[in-house]
Amino acid sequence: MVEIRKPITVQEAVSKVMAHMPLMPAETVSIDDCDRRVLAEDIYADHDVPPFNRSPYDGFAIIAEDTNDASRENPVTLKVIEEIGAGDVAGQAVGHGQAIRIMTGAALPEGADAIVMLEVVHEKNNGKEIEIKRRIKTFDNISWKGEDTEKGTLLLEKGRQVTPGVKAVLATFGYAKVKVYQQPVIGIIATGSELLDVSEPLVPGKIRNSNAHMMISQVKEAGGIPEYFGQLKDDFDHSFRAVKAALAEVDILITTGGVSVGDFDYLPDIYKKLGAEVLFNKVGMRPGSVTTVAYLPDSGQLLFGLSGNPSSCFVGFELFAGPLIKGCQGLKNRFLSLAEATLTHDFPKPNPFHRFVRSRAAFTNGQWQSSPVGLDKSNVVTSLAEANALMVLPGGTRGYKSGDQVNVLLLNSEGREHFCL
Ligand SMILES: Nc1nc2c(c(=O)[nH]1)N[C@H]1C(S)=C(S)[C@@H](COP(=O)(O)OP(=O)(O)OC[C@H]3O[C@@H](n4cnc5c(N)ncnc54)[C@H](O)[C@@H]3O)O[C@H]1N2
Ligand code: MOO
Ligand SMILES: [Mg+2]
Repeated sequence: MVEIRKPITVQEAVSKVMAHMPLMPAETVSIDDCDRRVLAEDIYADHDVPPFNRSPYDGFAIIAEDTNDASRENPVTLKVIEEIGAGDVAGQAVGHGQAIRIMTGAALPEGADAIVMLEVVHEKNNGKEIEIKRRIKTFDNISWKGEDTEKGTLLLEKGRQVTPGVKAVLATFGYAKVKVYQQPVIGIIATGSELLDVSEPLVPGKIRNSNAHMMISQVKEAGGIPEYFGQLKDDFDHSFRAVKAALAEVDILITTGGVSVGDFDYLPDIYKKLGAEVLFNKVGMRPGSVTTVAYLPDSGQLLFGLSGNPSSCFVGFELFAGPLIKGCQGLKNRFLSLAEATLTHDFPKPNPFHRFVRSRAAFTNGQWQSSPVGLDKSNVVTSLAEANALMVLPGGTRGYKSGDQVNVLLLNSEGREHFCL
């Protein structure tokens, strides 16, 4: 008799996986090598930005009061006593009747309390004097010390991913080296006697192994380091040895195929022989219902047994393995973001399981719209190239109609801290 598996909900399955999440240790890397890594330290401003009052324009630093009586008919003349560019500091203070020619980014000279732009003044006497024909207000055009951020401000919390903008902040505060979490090494094994290598020609009964390449990419997107151990024939002893050997070299192991109830689905027996605790082997979802996750108590390693069906494998990864890989690097926003969208197609047939329909979500006229892409079957591969979202159609007794409001999980989005559907 074949084993009848008891499904758990997606929410329960996510909780079980995350409850077994290891946290990678921190390491210090060069700022040049920290792209997309996760900060393992809070970043505070240890000085004001900008660190001094400065000019936001190319112009002249003056004392505003000197222009109190200036008008078109009665221009005020100031003597230019020095010129400074960005990086220079004036050698003298500005006094009444004087101006210092100053370029954008240069420190405001002592005595000056306003900047007039070059375009506003009339230069005369070979640039030794300037004429101003209007009143300039005190503090006009000054970029104040600390106006961007003040010393002591918490700028980036640990658990943030390094983006180009985050890098700008790190560089501003002198982080030539940055403390980030280590990236987990994720072993990948494809199983199936039907699998051909990507470079092999098709022969009867065989297909090319697409899942391994897809998962290597998914692991990279999630910030893990993929280590591919190749594709295995459906042979128990050979597969057991390969899984055991891979486990010795990785933090987490992901397999694809061989997790269902078929005669050559050996993963369940491999988990048994390894002494792994199976957290679940059936989830109330489509595709990916056979997704299995097991835990090795001695080493603390997780084994993800993803389905062989390409779309099931993809969805199983995105819902369970992806967040785990992100989470163990300390990433706070480890789960896919959720948006509410208007469904553009009918799904009349009810399904007892939650469906995760590969979809294209687009934000148009202030609203998300979600359209399914390709055939909604778990063995389909081509729709994966078009999908930028997984539309969530909760299981139940009714179908869905075009115009219904549904939730969509956005692939490759910034992510969020908590999982809910
Ligand atoms: N009697 C039952 N049969 C099946 C059940 C069930 O509950 N009872 N579940 C079905 C569901 S749902 C799924 S999903 C699949 C899961 O199968 P496995 O995870 O055991 O995967 P395989 O049997 O090895 O392969 C399934 C399918 O995927 C193709 N495949 C496998 N690996 C790859 C790869 N690397 N790249 C591309 N395609 C791959 C394989 O050729 C098969 O067509 O089980 C159902 N059966
Ligand atoms: O696990 Mo299967 O993907 O539900 O089709
Ligand atoms: Mg199978």
